[in-house]
Amino acid sequence: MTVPNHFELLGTDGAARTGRLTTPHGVVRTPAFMPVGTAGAMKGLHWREVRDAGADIVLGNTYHLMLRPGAERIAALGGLQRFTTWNGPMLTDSGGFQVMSLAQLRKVNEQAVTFRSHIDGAALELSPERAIEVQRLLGSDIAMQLDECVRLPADHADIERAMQLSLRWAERCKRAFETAPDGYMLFGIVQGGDVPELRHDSARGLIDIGFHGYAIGGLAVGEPQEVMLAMIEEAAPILPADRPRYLMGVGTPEDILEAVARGIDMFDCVMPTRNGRHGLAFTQYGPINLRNAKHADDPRPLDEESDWPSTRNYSRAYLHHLVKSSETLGAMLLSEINTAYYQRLMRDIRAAIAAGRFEEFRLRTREAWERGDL
Ligand SMILES: CNc1nc2c(CC[C@H]3O[C@@H](OC)[C@H](OC)[C@@H]3O)c3nc(N)[nH]c(=O)c3cc2[nH]1
Repeated sequence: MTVPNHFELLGTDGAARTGRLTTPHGVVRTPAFMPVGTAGAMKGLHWREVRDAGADIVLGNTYHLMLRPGAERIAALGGLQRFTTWNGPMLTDSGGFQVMSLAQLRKVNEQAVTFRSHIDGAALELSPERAIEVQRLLGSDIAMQLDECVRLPADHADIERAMQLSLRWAERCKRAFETAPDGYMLFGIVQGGDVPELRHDSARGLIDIGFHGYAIGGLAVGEPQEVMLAMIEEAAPILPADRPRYLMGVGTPEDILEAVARGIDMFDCVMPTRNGRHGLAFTQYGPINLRNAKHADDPRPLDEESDWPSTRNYSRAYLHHLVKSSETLGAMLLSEINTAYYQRLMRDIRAAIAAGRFEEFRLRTREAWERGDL
């Protein structure tokens, strides 16, 4: 039985693609950047600002939400959309990554990951079946398989072991997902570290199992950008051209441009909000660090050509003052400004691909960053 396909390719320009992914809570325009709301909130932003910035879909995370407030509680309160009031599409990560990075005393075996909560030390088990059950309770439109992501550099044997385990877990997740209502999706996650043959084996193994879409995981975990791009080039061409490809945890605006050029459709990263809270603004001139004293007397806005009001209406001097004074408004404004920058970048990428001028757009954008802030 072939897996239903909710992705529609609208145009291609080289390996770059633009399309639409239809979910039970709405349509996602691709290439898409998914703001990360790990524990059910976008840090420092109202949902209306996320929507106004142009985001179609946001991310939640099984690990955080199953620990607090609990998946059964969210289900009893009507699911993640009703609980948070974000009424659009949501993708939830399976929690595998967080268990490895956040949990204390964790152990991976064939059956599951067992760990102690970083919140209250409770002993918990996250199996492929429980990861799917939690995401179904949350009501997410796109669920991710449970996988084991290996940080790089790692030895070949460990990368192969984790990739094979992730494939067996992919099979179990697919079976556990069988009863999901129509329209809800499950993505497999390609692992294989920085080893091309393991990337091929993982991609082919997932395709044999069959998913609504395919993520490329195990990257943006400490490897150089050229290794990340090389692994995308190994995996993306094997993945079905008519289904969405999601590069997990990526990335800077430059990473996104390079990955779109290699056939990636979906991205998520904490960078816009996390860096915003630390005083970094993303602009068409590249990143601007507002902690820098050189901004103290600068009356200019971040970018007077921007169509986003906050990027036009606040002086660099004021933003510098807010950041230096640790005023909450500073973190809020920069999180909002950066979220809007990323969404406008995706909007411009989609338009450039549709017009067949993505390569020119990519080069012109990079030149503007290299020229830097005038
Ligand atoms: C940053 N680099 C990176 N992130 C990654 C994430 C999401 C982290 C998850 O953590 C939260 O952000 C901190 C988000 O959760 C809402 C995100 O989905 C990954 N998730 C899975 N399941 N498998 C991977 O191979 C993987 C690799 C990553 N590389």
